[in-house]
Amino acid sequence: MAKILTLTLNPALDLTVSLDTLRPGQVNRSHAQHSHAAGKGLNVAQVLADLGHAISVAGFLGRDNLQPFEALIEWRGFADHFVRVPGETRSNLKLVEADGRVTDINGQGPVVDVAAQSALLRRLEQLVPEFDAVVVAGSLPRGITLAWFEQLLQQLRRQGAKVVLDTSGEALRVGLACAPWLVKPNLEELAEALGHPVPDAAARQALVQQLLDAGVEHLVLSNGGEGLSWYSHGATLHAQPPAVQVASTVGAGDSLVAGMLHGLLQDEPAAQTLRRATAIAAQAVTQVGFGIRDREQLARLQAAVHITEHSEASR
Ligand SMILES: Nc1ncnc2c1ncn2[C@@H]1O[C@H](COP(=O)(O)OP(=O)(O)OP(=O)(O)O)[C@@H](O)[C@H]1O
Ligand SMILES: O=P(O)(O)OC[C@@]1(O)O[C@H](CO)[C@@H](O)[C@@H]1O
Repeated sequence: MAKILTLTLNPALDLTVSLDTLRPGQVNRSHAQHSHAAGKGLNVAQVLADLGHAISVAGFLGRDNLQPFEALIEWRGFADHFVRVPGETRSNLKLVEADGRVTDINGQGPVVDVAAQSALLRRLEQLVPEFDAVVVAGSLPRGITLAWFEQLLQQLRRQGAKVVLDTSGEALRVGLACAPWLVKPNLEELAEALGHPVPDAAARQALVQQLLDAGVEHLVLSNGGEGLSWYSHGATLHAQPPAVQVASTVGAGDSLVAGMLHGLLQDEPAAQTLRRATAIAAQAVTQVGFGIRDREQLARLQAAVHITEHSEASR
């Protein structure tokens, strides 16, 4: 069992609404709704907890709607290091259609002032040395600048933390420059952060090599139902998940991050890590909400994951 800290700077109350087909501009009737305390770091934390790890959580939470977050943290037994800030944690709407398509409408989040930002950095200064890894996941709320985000990542690095990063846009661009230990963009996020498309396999390979040379140890490039590629200095592996019945793809990436971190911290063979992580992510899309619920289903999915080693392996 490892000790892991997850940082969610901009958590969210996810309202997942299931409907047959979304008709923009018309009255739509839903057939189910679920509300979850969420946000990428908290979702990763839930999966890691189900994998047996001791979890601490931190970031910023709005004081005006604390209840669902504090209930989740208590139920899960997480150590709570969130800095409370004035206002409401955002609500994110997830519109899930019968064919599995998801439309996300994500809020901005509360304004986090400089005092709260400093309070979090001070808290982390004390906490970080006790952890085997620190996961930094999700977008930045209002008030957080890219310069502050870079300061946070540099501080974690200085403290010797294994930093796992899953974010997007400008934050991903800044994050990549800080060479996290593991980073998991999807293909679109990577192209957006770089400001140019990654048109073909050769361009991708050149970019991967550049990131590995800059100090990233594990680059996990996810690509929805197509699976993922895991690049490290040792090898390049690809995983293809089995076809599954999609209930909601929200949180698939978070589950993948948790599964990869679990295997890596246990120092197990790479193919085993990748197989389990891919199965955990595939299972996540068969359910609404986060965490590992059905171990037998997970074992079946694991057996059906197809792993290949790429010939253009980066070494
Ligand atoms: N339809 C699917 N069937 C099986 N596995 C899937 C499916 N969609 C996603 N996955 C798994 O989840 C992983 C992460 O998905 P994706 O690439 O969509 O990440 P993401 O965009 O970061 O997701 P999110 O931000 O919604 O959590 C994929 O690499 C794949 O292994
Ligand atoms: O707006 P961000 O922080 O990029 O993403 C937030 C979010 O879409 O990510 C999670 C799924 O990965 C959801 O629980 C949450 O609503």
